[in-house]
Amino acid sequence: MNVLETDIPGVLVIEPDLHGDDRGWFMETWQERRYAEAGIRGPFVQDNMAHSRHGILRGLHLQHPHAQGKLVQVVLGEVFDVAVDVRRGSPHFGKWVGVILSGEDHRQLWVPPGFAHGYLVTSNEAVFSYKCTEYYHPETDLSIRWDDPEIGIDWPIVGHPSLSEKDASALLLKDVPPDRLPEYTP
Ligand SMILES: Cc1cn([C@H]2C[C@H](O)[C@@H](COP(=O)(O)OP(=O)(O)O[C@H]3O[C@@H](C)C(=O)[C@@H](O)[C@H]3O)O2)c(=O)[nH]c1=O
Repeated sequence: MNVLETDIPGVLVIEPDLHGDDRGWFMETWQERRYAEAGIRGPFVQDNMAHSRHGILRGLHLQHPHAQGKLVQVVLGEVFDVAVDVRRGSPHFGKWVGVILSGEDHRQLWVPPGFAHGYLVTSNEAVFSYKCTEYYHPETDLSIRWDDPEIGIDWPIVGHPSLSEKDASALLLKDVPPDRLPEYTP
């Protein structure tokens, strides 16, 4: 597999090896030793899958405490996927990385613990699948505004995406109480 660095250290794009034959193709989507060597360390304790329609935006989400590292990919369709560094004291605080992930390119994004994560569906529909290093703790779940001007994500959308109620009433990063954000540890 190929491991591509991004503008934020620790956020990685993975291009799995695809083994094609006349039946179709096969790929390993996670393998403990190889992914750990690439810097993607579990243990992973939960797998999630979500279906969304075109124009749906989920995010920006994080948990603190109980920070989740997320290894994400798209099974069907296409999304614009974003990781934002919201670790207090990080030299990259507020910086974002955005990548297109699709069921055609099979790419994965590694969103390390301490990052906020979100995605916009750019195809008619999308099935999104991911592994998490922590269990879901709804009481520690936090939503940050998708259009926070301080973060300035360049979403590939004209107009307004469709949001959940929770995400529609999300906080700007500057209004999040400091104790609701993780701390950067070099
Ligand atoms: C995230 C999650 C939700 N749920 C339930 C709660 C709720 O009834 C329903 C939908 O929850 P949400 O609206 O939070 O789902 P969603 O907006 O898809 O939340 C996800 O967004 C992306 C961007 C992430 O990064 C994920 O970590 C997660 O926060 O599913 C679980 O049972 N387990 C889970 O792990």
